[in-house]
Amino acid sequence: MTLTPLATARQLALDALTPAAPEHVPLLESLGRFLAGPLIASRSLPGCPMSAMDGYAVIAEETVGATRDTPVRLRVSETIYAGHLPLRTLQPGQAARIFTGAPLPPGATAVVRQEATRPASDDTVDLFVTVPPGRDIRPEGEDLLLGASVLHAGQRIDAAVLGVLASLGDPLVLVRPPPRVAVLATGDELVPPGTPALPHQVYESNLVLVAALASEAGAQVVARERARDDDDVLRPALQRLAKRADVLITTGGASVGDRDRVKRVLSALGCTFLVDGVAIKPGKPVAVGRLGSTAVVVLPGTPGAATVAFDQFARPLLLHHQGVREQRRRVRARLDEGRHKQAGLTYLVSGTLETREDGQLWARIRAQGAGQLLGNVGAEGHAILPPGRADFSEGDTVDFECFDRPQYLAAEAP
Ligand SMILES: Nc1nc2c(c(=O)[nH]1)N[C@H]1C(S)=C(S)[C@@H](COP(=O)(O)OP(=O)(O)OC[C@H]3O[C@@H](n4cnc5c(N)ncnc54)[C@H](O)[C@@H]3O)O[C@H]1N2
Ligand code: MOO
Repeated sequence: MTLTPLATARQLALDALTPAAPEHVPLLESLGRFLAGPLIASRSLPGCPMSAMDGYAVIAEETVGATRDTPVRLRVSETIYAGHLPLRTLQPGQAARIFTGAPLPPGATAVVRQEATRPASDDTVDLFVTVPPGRDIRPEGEDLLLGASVLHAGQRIDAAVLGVLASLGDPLVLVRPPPRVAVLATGDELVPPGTPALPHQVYESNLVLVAALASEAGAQVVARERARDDDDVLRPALQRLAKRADVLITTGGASVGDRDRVKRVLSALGCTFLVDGVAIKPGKPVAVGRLGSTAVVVLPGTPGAATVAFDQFARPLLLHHQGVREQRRRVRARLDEGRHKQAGLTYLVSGTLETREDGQLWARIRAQGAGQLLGNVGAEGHAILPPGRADFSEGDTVDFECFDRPQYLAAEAP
């Protein structure tokens, strides 16, 4: 197996699928998906000048000199509520009773908050403050101007984005559909959770792990199956699952052992591999190919290796299907311990970051083994130990690629 360098392999693998065609979906269904085109404001927000406070719309100049002791008295022309149109133009000597969110009457140039006023009679009001033009008015287009480019294609749709979309009044949004993912875990040693397992047997855990990783990447998991290391079992399972999915992900049987059959069976079915074996650790045996119109990702069985290989190859493909690529933040950090590695490989070592008293950023790297699962829990990213070097010492500075996932702490019991 000739190993492809990581960056090259990641680029080649993207050709395994083309982004899905965009579709219009109801706003709430788009949560967590990505805008398929830029968002142009279809109206201004607010759509006309509006009052920002409950009070009186006035002609600003007429309030000059108003104080508690020397109030300015104006005649109340009308009352304007939010959602209602003003009936008349404000004339000199007049104020319009107005409420927050109500459109300003023509002629008004400021709003006086009601706390700075007192009704003097049924149809007059005393003002106690001088206000400049524009005070407590939300001008047309203050938030958004009609025709403005508001959001870019690829923007992830979260609650804040949905708020913007909803405020523009369109019930639908253009997004690419989630990729349908089928997962096949292979291995004679695997036993389903919930059944007794002998010491030489292994609880099947990749189906849940990979399905969860796929869901985190926006996919819809349509099938999760187990198969023995037997060509006659693998062949129909792979064929059947490939038909149901945009992306078929297998785990196990990816290496060079006698029973590592997955790649051979896939090739015999007509799968063409764009990548087969990458110069990384963990995750070296990963392969990416195309079987008909289905992208196929072959992950190593070892759960820790499967996690890293998924992160580097399956996740970008699932995002590519949705029309986006992920841009992860990279920082420089010092290793909190030394590592020996195979010089030809890129090592991706999970860890956390801390700023020490010396003011420097340090990466606390975790034990590395292909089987490591716990090492991924709460990891803040990967320290990247690049190829071309075998030994790294404590204090050496390397790139650290951040996941930027939120962290949570248990709320304290009352
Ligand atoms: N002679 C060589 N041997 C190996 C090489 C090599 O280059 N030469 N590569 C090693 C590397 S790197 C990896 S990673 C592993 C992965 O190989 P496979 O993809 O063939 O994985 P399996 O052999 O099927 O399983 C490995 C390990 O993981 C456990 N496993 C598998 N599937 C699951 C599952 N669904 N749930 C939980 N655990 C699972 C399995 O029981 C094994 O312990 O190969 C090295 N070998
Ligand atoms: O992928 Mo293997 O996990 O490189 O050790």
